[in-house]
Amino acid sequence: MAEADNIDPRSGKEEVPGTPSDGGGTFPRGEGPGPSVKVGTARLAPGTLRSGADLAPYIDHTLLKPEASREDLLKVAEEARKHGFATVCVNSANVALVARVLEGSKTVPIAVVGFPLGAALSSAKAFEAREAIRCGAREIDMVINLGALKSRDYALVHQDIAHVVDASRPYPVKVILETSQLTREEKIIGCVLAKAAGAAFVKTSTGFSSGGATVEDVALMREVVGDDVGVKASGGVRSAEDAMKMIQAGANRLGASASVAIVTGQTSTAKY
Ligand SMILES: O=C[C@H](O)COP(=O)(O)O
Repeated sequence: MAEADNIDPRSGKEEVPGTPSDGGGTFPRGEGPGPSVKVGTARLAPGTLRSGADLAPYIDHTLLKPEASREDLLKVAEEARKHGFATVCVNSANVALVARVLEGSKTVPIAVVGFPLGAALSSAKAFEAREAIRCGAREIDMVINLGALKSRDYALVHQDIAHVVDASRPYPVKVILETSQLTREEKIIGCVLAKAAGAAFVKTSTGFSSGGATVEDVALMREVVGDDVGVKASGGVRSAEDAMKMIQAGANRLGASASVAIVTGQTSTAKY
């Protein structure tokens, strides 16, 4: 199924008359569980993507290294403006700077929360999300509480996500499962809990663990969440070919630090 016509692929948000798709303005507030901003969730039609450059509106251009300098961050934000990436994804301490550079563009600032371990208190994650939004973030990518998931403390996993979803309203939350650390059953349960807690997307990986996105995991996640929730493939996506495989498996957003290589038809040699 192709992306719905009224979904802006850059923001993943439904184009509602009078509602800007660049993260500014007033968005409808959600009630109870469920994402408060409608997002582009459906599978993309790979046939409509003919070149690396066509992938740009689906890419979260990512710089999450702790040693990233101001200069590095400015470079990434400028690259995003130039190539028309969907978003720039950075640590929460860096989102204000990036948001300033992106002002007036369609590229949306993302902050990660509880990153990369997911082991912070839910209240700390919620606080970080709220503060990041105050600094200009318009999407939040949080890491799931992996220890709670492995301990089968599903109430805690759900509550942890719901806290961040509530704190982030009206902006969408992606839940990073860190799939390389999970069994198949845990991946399925993680997706179910994320969807039930109102996440807008499930996301494979932080890029800081032992493995990144795989075609099998993306396909499984899409199967579990259906078309109501987005699937973001991230970690180790290094070329347009990698990206297309993820889209074919059901991803409708890609997270990558090698975004420029992807859209210019190169393969990044960056080590995973
Ligand atoms: O959230 C996205 C990942 O950190 C990107 O990982 P990557 O550097 O392997 O592309």
